[in-house]
Amino acid sequence: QDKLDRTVLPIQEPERPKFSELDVRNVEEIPPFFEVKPPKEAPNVIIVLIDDIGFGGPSTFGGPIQTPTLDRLAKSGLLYNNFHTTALCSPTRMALKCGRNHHTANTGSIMESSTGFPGNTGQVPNSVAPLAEMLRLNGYSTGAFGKWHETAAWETSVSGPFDRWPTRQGFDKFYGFIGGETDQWFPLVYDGVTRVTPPKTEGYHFTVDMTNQAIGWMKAQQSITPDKPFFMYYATGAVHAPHHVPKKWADKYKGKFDKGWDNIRLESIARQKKLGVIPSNTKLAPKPEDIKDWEVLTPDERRLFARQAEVFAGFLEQTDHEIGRLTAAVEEIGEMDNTLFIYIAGDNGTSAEGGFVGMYNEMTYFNNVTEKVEDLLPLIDKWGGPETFPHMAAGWAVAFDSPFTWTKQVASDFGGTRNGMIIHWPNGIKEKGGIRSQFAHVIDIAPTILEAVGLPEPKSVNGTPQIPIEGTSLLYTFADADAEERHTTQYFEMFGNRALYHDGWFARTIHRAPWQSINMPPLETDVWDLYNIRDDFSLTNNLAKDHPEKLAKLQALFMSEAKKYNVLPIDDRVIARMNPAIAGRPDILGDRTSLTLYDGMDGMLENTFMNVKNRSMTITADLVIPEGGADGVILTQGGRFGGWCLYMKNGKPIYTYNYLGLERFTVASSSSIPAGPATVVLDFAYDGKSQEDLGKGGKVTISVDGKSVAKGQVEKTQPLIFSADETADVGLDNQTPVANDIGIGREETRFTGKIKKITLEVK
Ligand SMILES: Cc1cc(=O)oc2cc(OS(=O)(=O)O)ccc12
Repeated sequence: QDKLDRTVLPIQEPERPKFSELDVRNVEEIPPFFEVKPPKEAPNVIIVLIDDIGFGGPSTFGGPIQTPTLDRLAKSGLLYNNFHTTALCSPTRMALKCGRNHHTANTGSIMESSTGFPGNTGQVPNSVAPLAEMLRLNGYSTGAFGKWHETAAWETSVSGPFDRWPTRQGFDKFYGFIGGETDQWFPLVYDGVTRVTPPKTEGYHFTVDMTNQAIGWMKAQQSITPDKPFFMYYATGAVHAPHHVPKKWADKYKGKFDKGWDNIRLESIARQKKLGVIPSNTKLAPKPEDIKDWEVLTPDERRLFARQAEVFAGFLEQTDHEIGRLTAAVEEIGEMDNTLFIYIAGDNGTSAEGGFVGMYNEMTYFNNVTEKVEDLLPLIDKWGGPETFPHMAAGWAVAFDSPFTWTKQVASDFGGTRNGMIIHWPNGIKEKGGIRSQFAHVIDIAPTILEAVGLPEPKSVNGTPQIPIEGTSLLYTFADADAEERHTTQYFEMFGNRALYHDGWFARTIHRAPWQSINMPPLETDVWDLYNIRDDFSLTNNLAKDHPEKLAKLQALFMSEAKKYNVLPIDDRVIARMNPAIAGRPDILGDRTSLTLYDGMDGMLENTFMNVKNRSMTITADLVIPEGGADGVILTQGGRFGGWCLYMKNGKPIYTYNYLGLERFTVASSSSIPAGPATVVLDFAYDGKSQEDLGKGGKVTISVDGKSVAKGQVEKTQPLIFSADETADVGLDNQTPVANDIGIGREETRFTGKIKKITLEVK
């Protein structure tokens, strides 16, 4: 085993002997069986990644939200306080999973905004093999649970290709969701590449479900093959929006945020210093100018925002509690000492995507719609429950990124990139409760694991020569708090925000606030700052004027790094990039204007379905109506928080347009359709002048067998997106329903007649 060449994967089988004996009885020895095993004493590896929580959230890093599991692991492991992510989701995940920079893996931004440019295509190349595949080909069992968000947007249909789904990115097992977020009460779940219906347990919550799956998989794997280590990637959808959590968790924080975000920031920085997780000379960086002082808010605003934070805090504590169940299971089977457990508290800073007052429905953010305090107040008691899809106000994002200024999306501020991280490994790390402050980046995790396991970096994987790993193993810090820093240069870039770290210095420019998506300033006029982060943890002392030559040198280094890693050209077109034609990425339906649909086609994600937004459409459904009339869904897209549905109720055809869960427009026939074959046509004539004329309403006509039976008006439509996880479905409405009166779930909403075929045409 130890003589195997592990630099070329899969590991070559040794040549098997050839025999000359006729009768097997005459052969004395059975030739040895070839089996790939990991190096001796290779540990299990668990990576836990929480979504959308910044440095200043968890109690372990001085934040106001209790994370007892993280606290416990920190006390018996190592706490890293200078660990950085890319400031956004898919890029961080990709860099984590591959050990290369996000642009090297073609993931300069999220999957939904990939473009035609190298560095941003959204398709991880075969020359960037993931760590999971390296471990799998070295004899590990591998499983991924929870959020993925690393498959190119147009590759998420039944037609694949499945190369970039988890089960072909090195994981034997996947149980989770493929996109950027999911409803925690009614999630869209895949097992492998197959959509499955989650269990219908009382009070079902996805984080609990995925944890059960992770524990079950791990126990079974260790039961059957106790000598074979496992690699688990456990990435919650929490605490990304929707902030869905059982009320009891949110209620634990009742009143705790009434003091407001300014006081929470002051208390956090004091605790951070007391815990020693930030240097004692750290200053509280100013909050962004656009964030109001808590003092000037109205009592109603304060009451609303405080509840938003209670729900968010409860959501994080529940998540940490579930991670605690996972650690308890590892302990129960006696594997904790032999497990390299890496807990990363956030794939980026806390999210400011909730706008200045928060959102009852996060889909308003993706549609550029602003919600109003007076509309949100009546929902306070429902906040976090299944009737909401909420996000908190941006002031909280800043507070939960203390002591920094900015948040998620801002790659040029530590509020966007500096995330809490703990490494726990009793067999490999002697020190308990130590703090490590060497600069570290998410690309360092994969090489750390390879070194800990005792594996060389492969030169070739599955026949493809590999782009070398770009991260630096952190193993050198395990036994030596004062070890000289080895990761000395790192670029950062996200939607035009850009920065360069080099040897303790940080040059950066804030090109856009996370809430700024149009009217971006020209990139050429961006102003750069310079910080010495070894005495300025939170970036409060801009030295650009004192050291202009130093700044110029780092700016030049940014450009050379950017060129090297395909960061150029910089693309800050936040909204325009969402459109495949403008971005230059493939669209699975291309220029097609007609789609024929059949019964059984459900679970179609928005990026792999006909785009019906901002244009006219006609649905022609060939049906057979049973005796007594039909009920249920004919064709739908989206759900409770936005979408449309053509369905039947008490034998009558109905069309409902659900505008972001805020308003529903319904057009219903007053006569039922008799038994027998019937053709139901829904015509939606868009009022806008063109597809660029966004969000207008339309005239609706329903006809049966050529005769108009109902007419009406939809006053406005969603311009940009229906949902990240609610799908288009024929003959049922998966997850939550668009219409209010058809029940919920696959069985209740199912069409009771026969759907022969449906044609969907757009103009
Ligand atoms: C549905 C969707 C569209 C989009 O353009 O961007 C997203 C970003 C999301 O969060 S992130 O993955 O944390 O950046 C989640 C969902 C979406």
